[in-house]
Amino acid sequence: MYSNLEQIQSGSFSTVYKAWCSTLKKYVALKVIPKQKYTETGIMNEFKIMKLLGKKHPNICSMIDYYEDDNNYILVLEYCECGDLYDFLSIVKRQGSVGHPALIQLDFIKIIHQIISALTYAHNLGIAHRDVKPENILLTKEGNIKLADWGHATLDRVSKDFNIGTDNYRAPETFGCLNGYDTIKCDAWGVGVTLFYLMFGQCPFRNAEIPANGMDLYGFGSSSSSSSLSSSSSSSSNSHKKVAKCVNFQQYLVDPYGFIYRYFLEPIVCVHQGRPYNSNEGKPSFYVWQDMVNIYQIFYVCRIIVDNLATIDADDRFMSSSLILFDKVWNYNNNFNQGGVDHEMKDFNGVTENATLSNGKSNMTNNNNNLERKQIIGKSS
Ligand SMILES: Nc1ncnc2c1ncn2[C@@H]1O[C@H](COP(=O)(O)OP(=O)(O)OP(=O)(O)O)[C@@H](O)[C@H]1O
Repeated sequence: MYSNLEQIQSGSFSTVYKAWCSTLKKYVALKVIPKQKYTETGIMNEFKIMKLLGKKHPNICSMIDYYEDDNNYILVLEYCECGDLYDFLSIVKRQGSVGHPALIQLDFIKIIHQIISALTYAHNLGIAHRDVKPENILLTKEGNIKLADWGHATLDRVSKDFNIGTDNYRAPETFGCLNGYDTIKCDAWGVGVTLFYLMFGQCPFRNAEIPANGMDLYGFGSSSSSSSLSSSSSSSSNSHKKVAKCVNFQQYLVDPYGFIYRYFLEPIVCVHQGRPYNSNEGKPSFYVWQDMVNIYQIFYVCRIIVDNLATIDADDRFMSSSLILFDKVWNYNNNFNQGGVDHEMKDFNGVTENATLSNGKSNMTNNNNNLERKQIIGKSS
């Protein structure tokens, strides 16, 4: 029934193959999970969630079939020809340089809509994904996305599972809190960090090697005993080092706007002004999305993420209102490029003028609104 198997990826729990399905007469993806790597409860959870999600939503990678043999569980999934967004961006990154970034021929705003639409659909069914990240967002050849890997998903609205998801994309409360965390609000955080990745080509939170007896001064590692964010022994051969996760997380928690400015926005400004940027922190991205060429957009999008998605207080995270604001930015940008400015956006603009994405360097607001990003990062059109 399945032939021409070709390995796509080998993840921590599974190996994924592309295969020809003779009955459906199309390619499918086979996610093969060795029984020794996954508990029956785990696979049954993923299976149950995928069944509940069904095949209706165009931006959810649906399950076509499921079976098992003596050694493996096998999920038969819709096949997404262009792989995941993480790999896609790695390829694009290699094609660009600081002076000449590659152009991504996909609409950023469409991708935002599709991610939020898929999650909203799941949330309405009571399902939280809990592992939103670029690796789990698949791309079709038509340039649409499908949210995949529902292995960490849950139907519980409140969870005390502090060992789930991918550290750099996890909301602060998932590392440990008294009454458990709201799983749906966690997804909003994951979307926020993912959007930073999609815009700038790197996750804002990073791991670092520190001496085995060293204190992790910045992250949660040294202070939290129960969470998986705690510094863990590195698997590297160097036994005198350990990996501290999210070492710069604390800096974000203290001052999110300043952090994002320093990490992502300042490098873009530096390149524009011909100044060196601190290469230990963020770097300018080596690509631009085709519908995202204005520095004004970049600043607003960062602000919307910080205020509505990657917001420290989980109660303040709202995917739907972030979407309204994202749309306003894109509408404003279109009007702006056509020489018009709509009134509502003037107010919105006023909010940003007084706001502090810039860590005291607020000359990056209105005066530069009309600078095209390709100008800023020196792209010759
Ligand atoms: N339906 C699909 N079509 C195309 N590629 C896919 C598909 N499903 C998964 N992949 C590829 O395989 C990778 C691993 O898949 P998935 O995340 O589901 O497995 P996993 O074992 O849970 O991985 P990990 O534990 O490392 O997150 C994805 O990042 C993607 O590149």
